[in-house]
Amino acid sequence: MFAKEDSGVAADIGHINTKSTVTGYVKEQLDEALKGSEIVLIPAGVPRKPGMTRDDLFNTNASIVRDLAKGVAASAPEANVLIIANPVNSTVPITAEVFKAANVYNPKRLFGVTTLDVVRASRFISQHKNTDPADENITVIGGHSGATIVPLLSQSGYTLEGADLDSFVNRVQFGGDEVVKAKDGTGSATLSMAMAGARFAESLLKAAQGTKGVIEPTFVDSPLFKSEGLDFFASKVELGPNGVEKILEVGPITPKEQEMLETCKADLKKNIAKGKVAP
Ligand SMILES: NC(=O)C1=CN([C@@H]2O[C@H](COP(=O)(O)OP(=O)(O)OC[C@H]3O[C@@H](n4cnc5c(N)ncnc54)[C@H](O)[C@@H]3O)[C@@H](O)[C@H]2O)C=CC1
Ligand SMILES: O=C([O-])CC(=O)C(=O)O
Repeated sequence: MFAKEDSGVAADIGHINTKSTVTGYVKEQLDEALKGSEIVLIPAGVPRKPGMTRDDLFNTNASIVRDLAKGVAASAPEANVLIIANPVNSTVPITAEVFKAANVYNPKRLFGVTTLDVVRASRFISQHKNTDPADENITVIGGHSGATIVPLLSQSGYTLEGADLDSFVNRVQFGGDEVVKAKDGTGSATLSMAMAGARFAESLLKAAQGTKGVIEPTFVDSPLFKSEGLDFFASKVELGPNGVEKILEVGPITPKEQEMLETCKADLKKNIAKGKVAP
């Protein structure tokens, strides 16, 4: 569904709809590509190599995302902006800072795409339970990196115990690392990310066109843990014509999930602070 090219406008989306655009890296063409866009995805940046964390990409990708965000702020300030480039936990705050500096920040229209974590969690539980992954929809909260990825199996009525639970959680948290290792230096998850990005963008479009009750977990400017210093958090979000319609509470979770949430918050706080740099 998505086509990325390294010529012309770097990444044109293959038309999710006529007004959707993926940003490109050819600056002169960026403005033209962005004008009138309702949805802008930012997957531009360097993927990691085996042994690297997503945070290790900060040095290269922070400035790439910052510069593209400046282009979006200038040319498509009202678009829904979907950040895919890693480290998402920091690139979303970076984009927010750029938009604030340009006086066009609308927290309802900035999203860190964490859908791939949901896709993975749904796939991995289907392997345990012998179900169709298409029928699964596991909520994943927190952020998009290692221990900040917190799958909430209990909310789907599932119980895994002991080693089964640990290996499930580990696979969801480090599924990206598995792919990076398998690709052995040639990139990260591309096709599954295309699928996840398409799913999120389609949900947004459906909600924009008036469908009610469209809910996807996503990393947004969130009130949930602001009092603890976390300005952004991924949780279930109801989407609507204005972007974020409603941020849902975390809801009931098990003591083990609460423990994971606490670990997540400590890491996430540092990732967010790192992204809150002056543009
Ligand atoms: N949020 C998520 O779940 C996922 C995030 N990612 C992240 O997405 C990013 C891209 O990963 P891939 O698509 O696998 O890499 P890729 O190397 O296949 O694509 C990167 C694209 O960014 C463009 N690019 C590179 N430098 C640029 C610059 N200075 N300005 C504008 N564009 C530039 C390249 O031309 C290329 O089209 C990485 O940061 C990766 O970690 C990847 C998969 C999942
Ligand atoms: O792991 C990576 O570097 C890419 C990514 O975010 C993922 O696959 O979840």
